[in-house]
Amino acid sequence: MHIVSLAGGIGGARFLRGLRAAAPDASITVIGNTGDDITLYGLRVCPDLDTVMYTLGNGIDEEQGWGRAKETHVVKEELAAYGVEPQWFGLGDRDFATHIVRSQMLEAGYPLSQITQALCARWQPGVRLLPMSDDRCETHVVIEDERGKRAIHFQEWWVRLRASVPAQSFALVGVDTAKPAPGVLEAIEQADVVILPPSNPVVSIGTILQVPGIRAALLPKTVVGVSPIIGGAPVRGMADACLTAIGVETTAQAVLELYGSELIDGWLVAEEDSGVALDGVRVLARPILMHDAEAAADIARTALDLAQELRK
Ligand SMILES: C[C@H](OP(=O)(O)O)C(=O)O
Repeated sequence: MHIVSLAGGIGGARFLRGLRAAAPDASITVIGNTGDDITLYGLRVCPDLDTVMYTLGNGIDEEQGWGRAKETHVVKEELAAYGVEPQWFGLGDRDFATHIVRSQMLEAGYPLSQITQALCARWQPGVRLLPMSDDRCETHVVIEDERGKRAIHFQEWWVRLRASVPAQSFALVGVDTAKPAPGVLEAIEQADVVILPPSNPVVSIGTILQVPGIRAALLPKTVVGVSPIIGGAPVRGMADACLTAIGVETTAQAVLELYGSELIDGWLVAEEDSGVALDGVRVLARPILMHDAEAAADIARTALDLAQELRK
């Protein structure tokens, strides 16, 4: 069986670990969000791709959910001693090596998809990890503060401001001319089923769906999604701040409607959201809180079973 999954960072990666355990014989292609990518200190940082790679490769800081286990921060301290900005983004020493390798390869002319493959040769994530696009497209956030109305990089809003200043809108800069990375459309075409993890529906999954061609390629496929919202609150992260910015309620119902019944065939919600309904979508209410790896595997198994049942 060939499974395609779209994934953001922490939530996506934890779900994918469950998916891999639930379908050990399947080939899994993960299309990763690169809208969060940022250039820092001259290095290209791909937070979501790395979170997936480290989590599935057993190198993640489990507690934090991002960055490397057993991390140290000497380089960050040294940069701060020089007064180098930004100081709000916490890159660890081990993590720096990944960004140095990536940046060196970019400089040498390799596309991000090939670089990701090279990095994964070390981490052996057990899935094929593809960036959504080799073309640079970055999420920017329009805010208004004491300095007036302006657009800032998504990471500045998310990490430095902790989404405390309301987002007025998001702009995926560069998406108009972006193409899906090599292998993305082929993987979707060959997929038996597509599973959407409980990743952020706006700035993770929503971003991937904006890359020209990806959403259209998914429409004829059997797609089952896991709601990122339980009982009116995000499972984790700050999806509520993102949904509010685009005028969508923080409910499992509203996220399903945002994705739409043309895209979604099956929707897994928590038991307290059992009233969710949309024409053309099979809604299943089950425990969907990923409190540990086993729970993630159970949820993935339920999503896969539903997808098999609904398979077009
Ligand atoms: C919900 C979100 O998941 P992601 O979009 O990072 O997969 C998060 O973990 O903050």
